[in-house]
Parts: sequence; C-alpha cells; structure tokens
Amino acid sequence: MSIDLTSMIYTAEQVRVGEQEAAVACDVSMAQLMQRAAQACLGAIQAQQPVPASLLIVCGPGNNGGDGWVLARLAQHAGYKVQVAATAPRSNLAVLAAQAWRDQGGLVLELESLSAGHFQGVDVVVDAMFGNGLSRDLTAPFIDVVELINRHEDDCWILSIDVPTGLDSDTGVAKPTAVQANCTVTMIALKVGLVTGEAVDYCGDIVLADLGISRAFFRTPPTLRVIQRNLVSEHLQRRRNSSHKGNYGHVLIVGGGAGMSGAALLAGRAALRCGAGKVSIACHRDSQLAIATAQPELMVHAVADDLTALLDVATTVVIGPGLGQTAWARTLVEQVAKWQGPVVWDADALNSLAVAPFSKPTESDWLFTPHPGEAARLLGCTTQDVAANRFQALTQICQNFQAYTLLKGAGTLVKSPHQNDAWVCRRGSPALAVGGSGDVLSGVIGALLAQKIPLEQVLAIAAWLHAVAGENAAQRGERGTLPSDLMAELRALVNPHQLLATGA
Ligand SMILES: NC(=O)C1=CN([C@@H]2O[C@H](COP(=O)(O)OP(=O)(O)OC[C@H]3O[C@@H](n4cnc5c(N)ncnc54)[C@H](OP(=O)(O)O)[C@@H]3O)[C@@H](O)[C@H]2O)[C@@H](O)CC1
Ligand SMILES: Nc1ncnc2c1ncn2[C@@H]1O[C@H](COP(=O)(O)OP(=O)(O)O)[C@@H](O)[C@H]1O
Ligand SMILES: [K+]
Repeated sequence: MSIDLTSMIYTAEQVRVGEQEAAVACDVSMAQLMQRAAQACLGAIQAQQPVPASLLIVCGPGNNGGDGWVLARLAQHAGYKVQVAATAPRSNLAVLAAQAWRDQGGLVLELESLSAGHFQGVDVVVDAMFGNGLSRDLTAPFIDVVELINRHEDDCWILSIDVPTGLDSDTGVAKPTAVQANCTVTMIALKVGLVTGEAVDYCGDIVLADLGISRAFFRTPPTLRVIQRNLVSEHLQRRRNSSHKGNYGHVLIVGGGAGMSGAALLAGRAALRCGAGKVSIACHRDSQLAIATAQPELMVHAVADDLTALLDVATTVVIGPGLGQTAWARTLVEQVAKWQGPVVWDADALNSLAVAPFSKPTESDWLFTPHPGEAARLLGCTTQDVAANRFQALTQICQNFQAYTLLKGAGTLVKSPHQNDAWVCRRGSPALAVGGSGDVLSGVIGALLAQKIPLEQVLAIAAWLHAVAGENAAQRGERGTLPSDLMAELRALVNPHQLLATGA
C-alpha cells in the first residue's frame, strides 16, 4: 500500500529521532541526507527560476545552514550565480560543507554585513538560517536579516529550507518574526508547526522532500493526520431511495437569545443543507418570528425555561449559537448538560461551561468547538497561551472535559478523547474570518451527527466540509464572502457521489 506522505504530520522531536533511525535502517549517512536535502532545494529552484538566475543563500550555524552551504555548491555547478551570507558554522556537517564551498573558490559575506544592496539583481533568496533546531527567540543579527529578507518579498522569490527561519516547527508560532517564504522545502516529513496557526502566513507552498528514507521513517505514527476528501466521501454515501426524514435524525439547536437570532438561523440552515432529517430551534421568544420567517423548514420554538419536550424528541443537540450569557441561557445549558445523547457545545455554551462546569452523563458524548478565545476560557489561560501551542491546548481540553474537540482557526485541529490520533484541516480560507462562520460549522456538525456519522470522524469531516465550502465561496471574492454563501457550497459537498462541480 502506498503512503501519502503529505497526510502525516510530525513534531520536530519525532523527526529528529525518526530520521536518525530511518537513515540507519536505509543505510544512509547524515552527510548523504544533507546532500539530498540540498538537491531537493535545487530542484525547487530550478522549477521556479532557470539558470542563470542569481541566488543569495543565507546560512545559519547548524545543519540548516549546512543544507545551505551544500546547496551553494550544487547551484553553482548547475550554472547559477551564487552569493553566500553566513554566520560561522558550528555543527560538524555545516563546518565541512562550508569548507567545501570555500575550497571551490566560493566567497562568503558575514551575515552581519548583509544589507539591502546585496539583494540587487537577486532572483532567489534561500533562507538556510534555522530549521527545526530553533531553540529560542531570534535575536540580532538573525532577526534583522529575517526582516531584511521579508522587505524583498516583492522582488525576490524566497525559499526556506525545512522551516521558515523564526517559525517554531512544533507550534507554528513566529519567534517573534519569521521569514515569509514563497516556498518551503521541508525535509523527511511535514512538521506540526508548518500546518497550523500563523504558519500559513509564512510557509508559502510546502514541498516535502522525503530524502529517500520515507519507507523506514513513516513507521512512526504521526502526531496529526491531514483531513482528506476521501474521509468525507467514505462517510457521505448515497441516500437509500426508500429513506424518509426519520432516517436522518432530528437536530435541536439551542440558541438565538434576544437580539441574536441570526446565529441560530445560520446553524439551522447549515444543518438543513447538510442533510438533517428535521431541525428544531429552541430560542428566546424575541427571536422566534425572525427565525421562523427566514427559513420555513425550521421548527422554531420560543422557550421560556423548559427544554424537556424538545430534548425528548431530539437525536442531536447543538447548543451555543447566539445563546448569550444570561440567566435564561444558563437554565438551558443546565438542562442540556443532563441530556443523554450527542451534544455540540459552541460559543457561549462553552463560555458557560468554563465558568461553571458540569460533569458529563456517561451516556452522553460531548463535542466542543472552541475558537482560541473560548479555548482559553475553558483552560483558564489567555488566548495568547492557546496560540502559543494550539496542539497542547487541544489535547488539554480533550482530556479535561472528555470531549471530542475542534480548535478553530487556520489549521483547525481536531482530537478525540479516546484515541491518540489527531487531525489537522489544511483547507480553508480567510473568507471564513467573519461573524457567523462558526455558527455554520456547528450546524454542519449537528447534521452529520444526526445522520450517524461516527463520533471519531465527525469533527474532522465537518471541518473539511466547512473549510472547502469557504474556499469555494471565496472564489467570487474572499473579502465580503458571507456565512450564508456557504450554504449552497455545503449542499454540493455533502453529495460527493453526485459528481457535482464542487471545486473540491
Ligand atoms: N539531521 C539530519 O539528518 C538532517 C538535517 N537537516 C537539516 O538540519 C536542520 C536541523 O539542524 P540542527 O539540528 O543543527 O538545527 P538548526 O535549525 O540548523 O539550528 C541549530 C543551531 O542553531 C542554534 N540556534 C537555535 N536557535 C537559535 C537562536 N534563536 N539564535 C541563535 N542560535 C540559535 C543552535 O544553537 P544552540 O541552541 O545549541 O545554542 C544550533 O547551533 C534541519 O532543519 C534541516 O534543515 C537536513 O540536512 C536533512 C538531514
Ligand atoms: N483564516 C482562516 N482560515 C481558515 N479558517 C478560518 C479562518 N478564519 C476563520 N476560520 C474558520 O471560521 C470559523 C469561525 O468561527 P468563530 O470564530 O466561532 O466565528 P463566529 O463565532 O463569529 O461564528 C471557524 O471554523 C474557523 O476555523
Ligand atoms: K530555514
């Protein structure tokens, strides 16, 4: 069976340990790996800029710099004009590679002396300062060089070797800034820090160079798996011709407090468009008319304080969209917390749990969909703490609340409380950065749960559908895309067997 290498994501430590074991298993030396790494970078440059382009290669002290030194030699042999700016090499391999460059007559500019003038006529800048060995925040001169490189992003094509310098390869956080690459050629495996959080602003196109040791390396189980289209199509089979609405569940959406009817409406619409058999809304009396008028297929109930009758007929509950934090909201949260069945907790329902948690009934399955702010409240930390290590925050919420958890934002992360596997969604668009997008997502999850998509997969599938719907809606203009625009896209995406033009 062939492995899709780009679907498995590892921590820096896993790569460090795994690459050494894999190299031994494949009888390849570290020096050979470095040679192959440089060769892979040369390939990426050749695909972008043919000879005789001009290259500026900026090398740091470790093996990332070593890759840069080897590349300098290979690129010059290939006919490129090469300048190297470097700090003194410290790792053994980098020392040897630097010497080989000098032996070939290559000149070297001190990193500290690098200035805007050196970028004149340069077509390609290669960032070989730090890779997965970045151990602390950047300081001078590296931070100045990163800023200098970024100032030339319009006139040069920027390639980062392994990881954009400054980006933490585990967390995707810039420390405190990072190279904004057009392309990152990453070695052996994709790293967590390349696919979540801020990383999407720095890496550009990511090219994976497996350096010929993948067959041994990929025995290591990954930290994250990339959510892929086939997971979605596997679980969204054609409907039986004889089926009826009773086969597709009954979603109850609890939300729509006074003045917040829109959020519940969006969640309800998304649940309908994703195939729920029936969708009811339990909302504040002030919101009832607006929701019922906007979408006749929704059954809209004004609830003063008692959800019993609605909970009795629901197969899935989504609580949170437009719920607010009033005493009314808290009464509803208390009742849903005792309900036995699958519950999606979103928005203010999560905030309510953060303030006063309930223990989950054993018969219930809870699914949490926090954005980083809500995640911080659940964990009693700051949003910055969550951003500093999204994967850790995800894992902690999962453990603390025994909830299937989806941490929102670019590179959405998903984890089950029962399995070690976690997922990352590499699809999506900043078009989704608008109020109401999250409400749509909670409706999608509710609909999928109602249709009996397994708990272990449901958040991953919903994240992918929502992200790709966002991408597709953004085709008509990223800025100004509305959550309402996702509905038609979702409808097409949840019918993969119909071969509609979904653009996915
Ligand atoms: N191993 C292999 O098989 C292969 C590895 N490959 C390549 O090697 C790269 C990993 O190499 P690496 O481990 O040497 O790490 P790297 O990123 O060069 O940096 C470490 C150096 O930087 C220093 N340093 C760190 N942070 C700093 C800071 N903020 N400011 C200043 N200094 C700082 C740190 O010093 P220290 O923390 O020890 O004081 C150390 O000297 C990997 O990304 C890939 O490109 C490929 O060739 C394929 C085969
Ligand atoms: N830049 C982005 N890239 C990918 N997805 C995004 C981006 N910005 C927002 N999203 C997605 O949009 C949704 C926003 O949800 P949320 O913050 O809860 O918004 P709201 O509460 O206003 O509905 C999440 O699913 C999030 O992952
Ligand atoms: K780098």
